[in-house]
Amino acid sequence: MQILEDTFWSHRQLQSEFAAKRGWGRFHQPRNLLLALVGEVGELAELFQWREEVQTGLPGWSVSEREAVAEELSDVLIYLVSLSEKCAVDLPRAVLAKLEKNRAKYPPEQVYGSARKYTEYPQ
Ligand SMILES: Nc1ccn([C@H]2C[C@H](O)[C@@H](COP(=O)(O)OP(=O)(O)OP(=O)(O)O)O2)c(=O)n1
Repeated sequence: MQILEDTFWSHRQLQSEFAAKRGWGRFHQPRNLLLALVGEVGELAELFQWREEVQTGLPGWSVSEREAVAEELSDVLIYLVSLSEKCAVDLPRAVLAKLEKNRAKYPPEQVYGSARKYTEYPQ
């Protein structure tokens, strides 16, 4: 999927430039990036905590709340992309391979309408 790869590599390039221009390369090590990623997931979770059930599309959320969700999702993605680079993982390729694996693990005719884990289906 060329578009996925192109988007990914452009994003990775922008993030590398951002860090290099600030002399932050030495901080962007796998462990730090993982901790930063988890921190941003926490900030995203904070936006959803103590609410009633949240429906698809976030009906009833204010503009600023929606902007906050977009920002935190972006932070998560930014750190995820950097982390994949520092772990020498080709993320677009890995994602496509994982999607293929998921398709094989969860055949539609077997699992349609059920959210059970693949280990719970009879072989
Ligand atoms: N050493 C750093 C610091 C920041 N960033 C980038 C990646 C994130 O997209 C964003 C994170 O910035 P902050 O640490 O200021 O966190 P927030 O943007 O979440 O701000 P706040 O904590 O005020 O919500 O900046 C980075 O790449 N490397």
